[in-house]
Amino acid sequence: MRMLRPKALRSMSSSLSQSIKLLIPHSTATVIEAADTAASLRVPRRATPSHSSLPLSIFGRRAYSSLSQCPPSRRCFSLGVKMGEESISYLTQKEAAEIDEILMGSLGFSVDQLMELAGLSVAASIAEVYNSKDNGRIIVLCGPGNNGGDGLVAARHLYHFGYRPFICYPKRTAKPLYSGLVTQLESLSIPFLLVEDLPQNLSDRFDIIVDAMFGFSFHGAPRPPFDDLIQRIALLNDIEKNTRSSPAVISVDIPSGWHVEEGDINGEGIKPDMLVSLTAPKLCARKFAGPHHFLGGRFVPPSIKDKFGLRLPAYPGTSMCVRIGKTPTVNISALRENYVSPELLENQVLADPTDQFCKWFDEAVAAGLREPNAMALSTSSKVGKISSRMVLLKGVDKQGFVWYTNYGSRKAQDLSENPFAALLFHWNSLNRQVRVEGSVERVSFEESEKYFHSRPLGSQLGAIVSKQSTPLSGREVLHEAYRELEAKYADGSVIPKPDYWGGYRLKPILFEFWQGQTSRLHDRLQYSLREVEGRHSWHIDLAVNVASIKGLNNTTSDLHFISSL
Ligand SMILES: NC(=O)C1=CN([C@@H]2O[C@H](COP(=O)(O)OP(=O)(O)OC[C@H]3O[C@@H](n4cnc5c(N)ncnc54)[C@H](OP(=O)(O)O)[C@@H]3O)[C@@H](O)[C@H]2O)[C@H](O)CC1
Ligand SMILES: Cc1cc2nc3c(=O)[nH]c(=O)nc-3n(C[C@H](O)[C@H](O)[C@H](O)COP(=O)(O)O)c2cc1C
Ligand SMILES: Cc1ncc(COP(=O)(O)O)c(C=O)c1O
Ligand SMILES: [K+]
Repeated sequence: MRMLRPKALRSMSSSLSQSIKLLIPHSTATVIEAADTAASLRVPRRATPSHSSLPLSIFGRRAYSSLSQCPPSRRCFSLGVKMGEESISYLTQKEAAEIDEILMGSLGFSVDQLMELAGLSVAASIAEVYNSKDNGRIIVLCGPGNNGGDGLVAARHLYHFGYRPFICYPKRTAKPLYSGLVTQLESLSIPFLLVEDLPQNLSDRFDIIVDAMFGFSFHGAPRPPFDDLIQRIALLNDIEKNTRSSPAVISVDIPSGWHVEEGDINGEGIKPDMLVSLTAPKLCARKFAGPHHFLGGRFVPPSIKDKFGLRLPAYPGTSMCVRIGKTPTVNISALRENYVSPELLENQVLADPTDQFCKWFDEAVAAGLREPNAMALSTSSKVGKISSRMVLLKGVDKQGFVWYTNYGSRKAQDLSENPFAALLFHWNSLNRQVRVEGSVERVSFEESEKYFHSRPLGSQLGAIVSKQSTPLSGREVLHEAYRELEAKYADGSVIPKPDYWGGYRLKPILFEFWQGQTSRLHDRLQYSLREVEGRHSWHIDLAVNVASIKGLNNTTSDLHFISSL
């Protein structure tokens, strides 16, 4: 049997939380929880709708009301943003400079280090919202100070993320740090454009403008050539605001030209779509009304947080950035992709659907998809009440598709009443879907036990403590039981598989391979198991999304057409 290697890094906490989340009431939202929620709601990068392909109401800044002001708190200014009752901290210009000094003084950081992390978090924030396929052309406008340096670093990371950056860096700083950054970009053949060479209409050439001209040391009125550049970006707001062709403007730390504390004083400045605040947002960020506010610069040690009384959202997982505030709402009805794929031809697929599945599975792995073995499992109770959930495929061969779960769970109860189920794989970036239907039975005790012991120890303990699908009196109960078991098996002794945990195998009687095509005229090939003269064999039906046309036959397939528009 083709075993799918257990994914060692799926953490125990994530597996447990699936079954308890719904059953425990939400606690009062704090800044951190709210930020985590926002972060967890982020759309995966590849699936993220492009800025330019969505209607105005989605990304248009008019759709977002300004944030209301709250009384200052402790040393830093704070504001009730739409992320729960708590608030986050905003820095004055003086505080920002002071933090900078402490970081690079007593705390031992070098400017190179901080700039690298700042630039990386800018690139990471951009990649969270704007995919490289639709928004590849980026112009990074760099100023003379460290904000400009952040822009140079961000450009390098964006290049490695698959974007096509261009740089405009009119006032170069003659310091090794900056010339090194320039050399690195030149070695990647990233073009440097003179201000005079920039197209008058930036929309013609670029999908994204990164404003890395000025940061928290900006003062007074912008001097040439930045005055003109700032004006051109500001004009984009007026002339092409919210049009499909308007590039997205991303400001690094401060929208250039804005007063660091007061913001866009005369209302004629840049109105960025995204602001990436570094270390902590500066006071002007209160006036930011665009849809995407991120925090980057994941290097602030607790001593700084304590000294300045900083309240900041937690970074999720290993991320270099975190969204501040509400995730923008989207016009769901306008969300759509046009699928463009090679044809899926009935005379080119493999005769056996399991072989065809394995071929597609290998291609999904080769394409770098995250968890291509994640599949929706639909079961039904004896009265026909259907439920679906995701499970992980753990093995596949001609005998069937295997997954593991709790035998006391709802799905297990369903399967005991109705041993038929459907599996669904969706490999989004390949425009592919596979349906599998069939009868289900438990795998042998030995097979389950072998697999159980191949899992990370945490997951083995998790399987013991989790009475899946059963309401809990509180999270702590589960964690306490886990800790007790952890102590019990701390000596390294074998953790016995509980009786109530094991595998299932679905033996297919039907497959459908779906390849998305333009205008919703998708290719669908159905394999069904048929009995001819006492022998079972697979028949391929072609099912495309046009109105029913019957009676087409050829030697390899029975063809019929099904509409599923
Ligand atoms: N710890 C952190 O938070 C980190 C922040 N980083 C980034 O650094 C900037 C702050 O960098 P800094 O170099 O102090 O300042 P700026 O990038 O804002 O630029 C200062 C230069 O700009 C000139 N300037 C100022 N005002 C004007 C103006 N009106 N017109 C034209 N030029 C202007 C200034 O020249 P002066 O002669 O006026 O002094 C400087 O040349 C911060 O915002 C973050 O982006 C780090 O990268 C990581 C750590
Ligand atoms: C990507 C993903 C993979 C999952 N894999 C499994 C799995 O292999 N086995 C399992 O029991 N639950 C898995 N879960 C959790 C299930 O979706 C579900 O919450 C749990 O099994 C309880 O389902 P039930 O109450 O309908 O039986 C997974 C969830 C996700 C999101
Ligand atoms: C509850 C539960 N059980 C089992 C699994 C499968 O985990 P593993 O890959 O360790 O077998 C998952 C995966 O998310 C899960 O959430
Ligand atoms: K800036």
